[in-house]
Amino acid sequence: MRGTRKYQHVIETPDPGKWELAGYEESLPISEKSNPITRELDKSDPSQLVQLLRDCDAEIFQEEDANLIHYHDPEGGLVVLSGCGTSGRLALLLANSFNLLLKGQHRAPRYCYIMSGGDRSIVSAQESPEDDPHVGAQELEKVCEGKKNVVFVGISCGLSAPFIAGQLDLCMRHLDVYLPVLVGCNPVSMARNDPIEGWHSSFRQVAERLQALHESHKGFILNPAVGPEAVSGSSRMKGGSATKILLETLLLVAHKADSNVPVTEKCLLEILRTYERAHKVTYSQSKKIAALMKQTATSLQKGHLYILGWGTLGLVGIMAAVECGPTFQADWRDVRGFVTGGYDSIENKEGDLSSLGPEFPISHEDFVRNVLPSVSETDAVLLIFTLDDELNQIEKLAALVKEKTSNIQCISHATAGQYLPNSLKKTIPSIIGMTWPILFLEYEGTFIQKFQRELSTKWILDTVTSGAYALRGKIFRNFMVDFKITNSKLFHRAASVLQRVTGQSQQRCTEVLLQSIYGEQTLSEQIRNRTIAGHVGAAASQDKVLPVAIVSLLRNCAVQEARSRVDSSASIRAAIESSLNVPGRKRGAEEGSGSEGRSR
Ligand SMILES: C[C@](O)(c1cnc(-c2ccc(S(=O)(=O)c3ccc(N)nc3)s2)c(Cl)c1)C(F)(F)F
Ligand SMILES: O=P(O)(O)OC[C@@H](O)[C@@H](O)[C@H](O)[C@@H](O)CO
Repeated sequence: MRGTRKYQHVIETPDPGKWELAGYEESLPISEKSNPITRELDKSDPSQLVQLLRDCDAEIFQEEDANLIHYHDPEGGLVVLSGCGTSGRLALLLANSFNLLLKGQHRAPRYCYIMSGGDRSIVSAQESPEDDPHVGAQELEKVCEGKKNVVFVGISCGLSAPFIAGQLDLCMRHLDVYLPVLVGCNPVSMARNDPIEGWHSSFRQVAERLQALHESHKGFILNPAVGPEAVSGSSRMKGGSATKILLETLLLVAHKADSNVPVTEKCLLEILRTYERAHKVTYSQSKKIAALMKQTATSLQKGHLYILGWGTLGLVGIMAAVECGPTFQADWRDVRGFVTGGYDSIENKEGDLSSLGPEFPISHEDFVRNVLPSVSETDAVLLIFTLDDELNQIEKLAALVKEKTSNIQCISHATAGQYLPNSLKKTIPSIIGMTWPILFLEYEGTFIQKFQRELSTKWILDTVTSGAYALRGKIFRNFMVDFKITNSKLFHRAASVLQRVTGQSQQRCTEVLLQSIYGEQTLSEQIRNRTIAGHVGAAASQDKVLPVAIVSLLRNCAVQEARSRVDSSASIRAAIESSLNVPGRKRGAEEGSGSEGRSR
């Protein structure tokens, strides 16, 4: 198709049944691959879903030669953590954690964060700013004005965000000021290589320049291989967890080195082992996690899930809630997070954002005033706290919630020897209670406790939200099939999912994807020659673009007919399933008989 040069980086569809042989899977970026463990995620029941997600999370700890580096924080220097989407929210969480650690050592804060789309991305997903390398560089210059030595940590799990590429490029043009570090979960050879529109390099070219600096210790790439995501491409899950584990371990050790405690491989491994133990402690609650997932799926049919967290567990809850939008096309009202103290407690640089819109108030008071009056039995409320938090405050809030809905659950974190008061157990019937061993790692020990509880909570929430939406038919096999195409990565993902599900050629898939975006069967020359950014702009105002394209391809029907079929189906997955067995259709790749399993 004319203009296909734009898509030269997309891999051609192998012949039916030849996907493995054609080396298609091997050539895919790990962060975008389909994980064989979850090939039938969409046919699993809640407890099977928890096991599958647990096994995928366990792959993070598989033996790999993690090339951790040892560097000392420059005295008085600045450490900038930057990312898009989930990676940006983690940058905020990490910067706050280590500024708190410095405060405890009576030292000035030295960490700051950058997130694409600005602080509003904390509460409202902004997926398109990740495509702009110029803004990335400008934001970094703004934060580093007048600074002489900066450690820059760019986080992009897929090694793909142009926003981060722009920042790394700026660092490498001023190595006298910056020490650039790239964190991600793909080998450099699988870094994204399609051209960044309006810019001079691809992400991979930037990553290769950085790789060349590794020998001279002028730049570093930390890219542990953690295996494919349980939901293909959903780097908020294992990618986010691996990023948190890696950077917390590295920065904790850097601070030890700062206080001239010798850094040993043993000490690094000891900290990594505590995270592995956190995986075991967390998933020892699998039965209750499955019950929470089931309840969440039921509530999301007609109601909402409200996550009320204490301390940084509240920020972890907000992050999980926000990510349901770009991942499962959830409405911002469907899953919402709230944190004690609101914006004061998350210490974001732009301060209180409550006035930006109805989704922006995030304090418990906001929940009680704006949301609780309309809570009903169709809604579920999840409280997340530790036994060091104000238990009587928690009990009071739980009692208020109970007046409105009996669907109240909680995740509680205790240290060995702490027990939930009976009054609280009576108020909240179902409790996912984690008990953590006491750690004798002196000052850092309290931080490792905090990090473990945050990660444990993230695992549970990622599992519960992903599983709940899978149960609601938003996932086909292990692919997200209903996301809004709001940036270039999601455009390529939509095209790739089309190829995988229909087995049709890259050209045909791209053609129908554009028909679905523009709602027209015949594409004008002007449309064909638009940039991918142009297509993303047109797609951002459309919903169900990918499901409509899938049905149109499977049934070989016009997008108008496909759209009416999708709109009248019980779920997205049902619309796809019923289109797979259309008589006389060219068999797609690696398709089972398609009729087995549950109908969702
Ligand atoms: C797994 C799967 O084949 C698939 C999904 N997404 C993709 C992609 C999603 C996004 C891209 S991309 O933006 O071009 C990209 C993103 C990251 C990276 N390192 N390289 C390329 S490819 C691919 Cl290549 C395959 C399936 F089945 F989902 F389609
Ligand atoms: O960290 P990456 O690979 O650059 O991805 C950055 C963002 O696209 C990503 O975090 C996205 O918001 C999430 O919905 C992924 O599950």
